[in-house]
Amino acid sequence: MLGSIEGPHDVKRLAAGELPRLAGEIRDLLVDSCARFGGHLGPNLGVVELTIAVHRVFDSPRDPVIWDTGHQAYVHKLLTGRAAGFDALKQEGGLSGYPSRAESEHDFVENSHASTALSYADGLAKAFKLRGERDRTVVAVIGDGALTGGMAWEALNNIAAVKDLPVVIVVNDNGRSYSPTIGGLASHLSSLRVDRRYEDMLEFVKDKLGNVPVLYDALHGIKKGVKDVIAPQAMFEDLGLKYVGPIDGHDEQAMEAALRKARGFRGPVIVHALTQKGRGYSPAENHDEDQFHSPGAFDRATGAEKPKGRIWTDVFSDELVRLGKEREDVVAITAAMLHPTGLARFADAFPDRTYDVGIAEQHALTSAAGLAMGGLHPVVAVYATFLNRAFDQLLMDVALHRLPVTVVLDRAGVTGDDGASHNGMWDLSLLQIVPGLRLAVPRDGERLTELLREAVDVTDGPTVLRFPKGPVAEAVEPVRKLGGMDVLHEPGTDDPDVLLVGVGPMAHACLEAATLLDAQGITATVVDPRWVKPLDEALVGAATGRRLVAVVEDNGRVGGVGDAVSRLLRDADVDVPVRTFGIPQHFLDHAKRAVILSRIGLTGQDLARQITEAVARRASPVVSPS
Ligand SMILES: Cc1ncc(C[n+]2csc(CCOP(=O)(O)OP(=O)(O)O)c2C)c(N)n1
Ligand SMILES: CC(=O)[C@@H](O)[C@H](O)COP(=O)(O)O
Ligand SMILES: [Mg+2]
Repeated sequence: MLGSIEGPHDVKRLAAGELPRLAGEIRDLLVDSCARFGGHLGPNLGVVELTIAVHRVFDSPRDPVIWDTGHQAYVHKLLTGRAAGFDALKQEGGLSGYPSRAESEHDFVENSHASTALSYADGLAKAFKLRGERDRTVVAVIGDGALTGGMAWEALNNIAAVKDLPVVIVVNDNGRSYSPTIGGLASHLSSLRVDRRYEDMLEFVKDKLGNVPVLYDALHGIKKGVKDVIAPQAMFEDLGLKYVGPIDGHDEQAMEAALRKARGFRGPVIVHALTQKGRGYSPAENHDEDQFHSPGAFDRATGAEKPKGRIWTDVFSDELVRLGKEREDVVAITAAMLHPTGLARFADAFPDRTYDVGIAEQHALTSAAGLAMGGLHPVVAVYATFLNRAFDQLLMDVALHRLPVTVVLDRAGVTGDDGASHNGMWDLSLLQIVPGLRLAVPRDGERLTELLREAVDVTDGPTVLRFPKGPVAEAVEPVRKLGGMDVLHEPGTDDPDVLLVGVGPMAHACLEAATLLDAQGITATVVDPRWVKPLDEALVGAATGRRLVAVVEDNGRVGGVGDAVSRLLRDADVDVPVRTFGIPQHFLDHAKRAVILSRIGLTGQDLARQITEAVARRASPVVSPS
């Protein structure tokens, strides 16, 4: 059945009785594909019936369907003719794990940063209204987690203000982000979920009085009044949004009925769907940490994931717990990612010193500023790319006040198969402009431990550490110190050709490159700055007299450490060419991290080749024809 679906029109043509089989086939394919490649199995198993209903009621793409965060759009892809692509899910050249405009006209939003869907919906609906396209409806599917993001409430405030704005907001409420969703909103949503008194009363009226019309009608009026009292969706209705629900999000026919009702309103309306993350695959349903939010490849029969080995996050997690025992002023903040950012063990040890603020990075940073003003040293752990959202808070709420806040950026640099908006390729550039901020990039677990301790000892301003996704790098001990920097390799000459500045984990590729260069008769010194902001003045002396300074960083090439080194040497009147090797300043297509690093020339071999060419050009500079 699934193989014959080329688009939503095929889904609409199915009889209601065929839909459970379709749902079963979808779940089988989701489990098979995610078992092979990894992926967002839990979120997608939770939206099978919801997505079928959306595509049977609305006319995508004329009615745009926007998926908040986009990690739960696999079913949408299956129902829009892309089942074959799941043989290469998230692989290079294969199906993206998120909506992709290049893949389909049914996909609109590629950004995987949460809490944006309602803003897109607001804009799209206003455009349709202004263009007189009154028959179009915008559907936005947003999770309970994404609803904890501030942008979502900014959008709701605007959407609710336009009574005839054709927006249907489907709240996919499974009670979880990775972990159980936190906060007042979550508890309000759960009150809508669990208050069975209203539903039970409904059942009673239907059962006992359904065949006594006059009584049934009288009670219908009472029922409406009761609903307003015990089914407190008043919050949404007070905002000016109609509310339909709560609906069993796994009852496809009930979802269809609710969506048809919502579409008929021709105005902003919330359909509150109750779903289960991981539905239909027991290892996911019973996975207590995150219900298989985004597992790596796993054994289909047992759900057992392939062991990851010790990752950078583990090193951070262990050291923070040790620090927490020594320093009672150290507190931790997560934005709905307690386990993925390694704070779970700290939370177990210090539950009163751990704060999960929901998907609210802006609030996280300014709350951290408050905690610091209150005499504590907050450690805020976020993925590097999500810090973008809280840049103003870091700049103006933390740095302006010179507050001792430490931000730990996980998944820094190329992350790869989570697509363009997940690569942590911005922070080494953005943070260069923050006055008084200190920025460190550890090359291995030992330096991560050292630098984290140095960071939390800083009392007169913010500190930031960043490290990549995946297995922690092997330890590389320095051959000597140079100021605050570590010298990792020195050729047997005191007048080397090249100074190789390896930023964090890129030091390993630099060491490989130095060996290859040596074989070409090009001598290179390799240094690891450890703190890349401010740069160590000793770098000036190390660079003086070289034929080339090569800076290698897992960050966009523009405005990062390479540019900072250039500026340092220029200000010191040291006339040595500086080449920055980094990520090209464009949005990268999805692929595994190693594949991308090779593609963009950040392997040891690629660096050696490029540096050889650069030195050769210096040796015989091309004289442009006069
Ligand atoms: C700004 C931002 N912060 C953090 C994340 C990481 N993240 C991806 S999905 C997710 C949980 C989303 O929960 P919910 O919206 O309830 O969707 P569900 O997975 O439950 O379907 C988080 C925190 C993100 N994508 N964007
Ligand atoms: C969608 C989202 O932002 C995350 O779930 C993302 O998939 C991060 O995955 P990892 O935690 O595996 O890096
Ligand atoms: Mg959720």
